[in-house]
Amino acid sequence: MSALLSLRDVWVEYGDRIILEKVDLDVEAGSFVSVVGPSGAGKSTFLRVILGQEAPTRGKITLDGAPLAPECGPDRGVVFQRYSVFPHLSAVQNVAFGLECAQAPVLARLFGAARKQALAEAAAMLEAVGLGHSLDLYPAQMSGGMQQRLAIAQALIKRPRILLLDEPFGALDPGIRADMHALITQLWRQYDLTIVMVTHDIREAFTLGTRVLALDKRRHDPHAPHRYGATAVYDLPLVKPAPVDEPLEEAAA
Ligand SMILES: Nc1ncnc2c1ncn2[C@@H]1O[C@H](COP(=O)(O)OP(=O)(O)OP(=O)(O)O)[C@@H](O)[C@H]1O
Repeated sequence: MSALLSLRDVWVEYGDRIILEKVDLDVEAGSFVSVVGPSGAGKSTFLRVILGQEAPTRGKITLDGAPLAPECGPDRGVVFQRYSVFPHLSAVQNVAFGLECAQAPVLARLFGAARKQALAEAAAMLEAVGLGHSLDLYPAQMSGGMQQRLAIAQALIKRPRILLLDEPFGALDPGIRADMHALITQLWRQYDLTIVMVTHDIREAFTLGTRVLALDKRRHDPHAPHRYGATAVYDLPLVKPAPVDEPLEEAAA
């Protein structure tokens, strides 16, 4: 099977500081890759280059065999730990906005039947993430868990080829985290997603991932720590049990 996402000899340098060095990676469609590593190793940098927010200093990245477009398009969705959603838009407007941007790139606004259709699609996606009863709430009226559900709906509405998650559950309480783990696992299966998730939580990495990738430096120069960057030091495939279909619960306020 050919890879959906490929990185070949990817380096990221800031001035004379090497952050990532010689990253070679193939991500198969449908996989769930958890990325772990010490603080400052370059995990978020790694996500930013896949997202296209930043170009690698050297190396090649392809998505579906084609060079990665320099800016983030609808083929890549992203959810950050916080502040992924627009505070001045309601839940349904937040999610519909993604469709409006894609379909009306100049005005970022649809009208008439097209807008009605976008709002209906957004409402269905909010239903899928357990926010079917919260369409008109604003982010400030939602709990942290609900806001992350909203951010996931916003990322998924454009049907991305790959979903990038940067510590998406890091700010949530343990109980809510468990609910979010169930949700993301269900969405991953339901929408045949390919996911790359950065996490500090090693248990989360193993619970959710089909593969755990550890980014760290292979070499250290104590006199010049900036001389070497991080690369994939471990790459562990995991065997997952067969899915059990469970009904999704509505998010608690
Ligand atoms: N735009 C930039 N210019 C210069 N240095 C940067 C830039 N962005 C990141 N860095 C540096 O690159 C290194 C890696 O940062 P990054 O945020 O990718 O690490 P991380 O593994 O995600 O860290 P954490 O786990 O603490 O979130 C850090 O030392 C950071 O200071």
